[in-house]
Amino acid sequence: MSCYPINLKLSGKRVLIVGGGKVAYRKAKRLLEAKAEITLVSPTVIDELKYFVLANNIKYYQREFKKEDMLDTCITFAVTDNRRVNSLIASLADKHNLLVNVADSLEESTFTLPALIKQGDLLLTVATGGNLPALSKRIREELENSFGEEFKVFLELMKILRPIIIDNIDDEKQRRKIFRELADLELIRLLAEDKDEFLEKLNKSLPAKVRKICDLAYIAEDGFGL
Ligand SMILES: C[C@@]1(CC(=O)O)C2=NC(=C\c3[nH]c(c(CCC(=O)O)c3CC(=O)O)Cc3[nH]c(c(CC(=O)O)c3CCC(=O)O)/C=C3\N/C(=C\2)[C@@H](CCC(=O)O)[C@]3(C)CC(=O)O)/[C@H]1CCC(=O)O
Ligand SMILES: NC(=O)c1ccc[n+]([C@@H]2O[C@H](COP(=O)([O-])OP(=O)(O)OC[C@H]3O[C@@H](n4cnc5c(N)ncnc54)[C@H](O)[C@@H]3O)[C@@H](O)[C@H]2O)c1
Repeated sequence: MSCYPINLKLSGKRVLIVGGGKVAYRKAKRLLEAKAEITLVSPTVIDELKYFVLANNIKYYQREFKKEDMLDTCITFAVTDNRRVNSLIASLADKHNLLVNVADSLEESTFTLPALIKQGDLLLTVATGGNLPALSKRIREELENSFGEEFKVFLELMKILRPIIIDNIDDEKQRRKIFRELADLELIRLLAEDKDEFLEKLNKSLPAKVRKICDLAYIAEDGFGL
């Protein structure tokens, strides 16, 4: 399968979920994290999803799917247990050029969902071309152990530090050298093990000019929140 991976910004965008089972619940949780405006259509919903819908003010229509449900939505999730309904949704999406994820048909889907490892702004995704989704899940579990909270904290620090470096170091080559030195997995992992040593090593990677402007000890005062 040849796919084009993208990271969609769905904040405030209308998305439709058709179906109310455990697959619908999994999709809904991720969509809410992305702040999408969710509409759910399904005659029945499992308890977890029912509480989720109530707690998060999600628009819910307790009935079967109608094709008008797809008006004004950019993405639809066809996650019913009815092959015929899922297939109808896929063909409507195709007709109107909309994106659709069909839970029981890779062929009819215009996109699939990868397994996710998220640490703040660090996002790793795993897919198997639909050949073995359970393997995506297993790899996700393994990667989770190698990319802990220190990556989240480190990226928060870089959000502050990188613009300072860009503003103060004019030489592009020197900047690139600094960034490559900072993108050091060992350095990042040190943050979880020994914060003082981390600070010392980080300081060494920075040119004096930046070190002077940026009081790392001050930034680190709260122990980096770790
Ligand atoms: C990664 C993850 C993301 C997510 O959904 O959030 C995801 N499936 C996950 C888990 C999972 N899915 C299934 C099992 C039971 C074991 C098994 O049967 O294999 C488990 C494991 C479990 O639940 O423990 C069953 C299954 N999945 C699909 C079908 C239909 C088919 O193959 O046609 C069937 C058979 C249904 C049946 O029984 O008939 C289809 C798809 N599932 C995908 C994604 C897309 C391809 C991703 C890839 O390329 O790998 C794709 C194509 C479409 C899509 O949904 O986007 C999530 C792990 C999240 C995590 O925990 O990290
Ligand atoms: N993609 C995946 O990761 C994955 C994983 C497991 C299963 N599946 C497939 O996904 C589908 C859903 O799985 P599930 O476990 O959530 O199923 P489920 O049986 O728990 O839920 C199905 C839901 O669809 C609703 N529904 C049925 N007909 C409908 C209609 N006409 N309009 C609106 N809603 C309707 C039902 O009321 C129910 O809430 C199945 O086809 C299953 O084979 C996909």
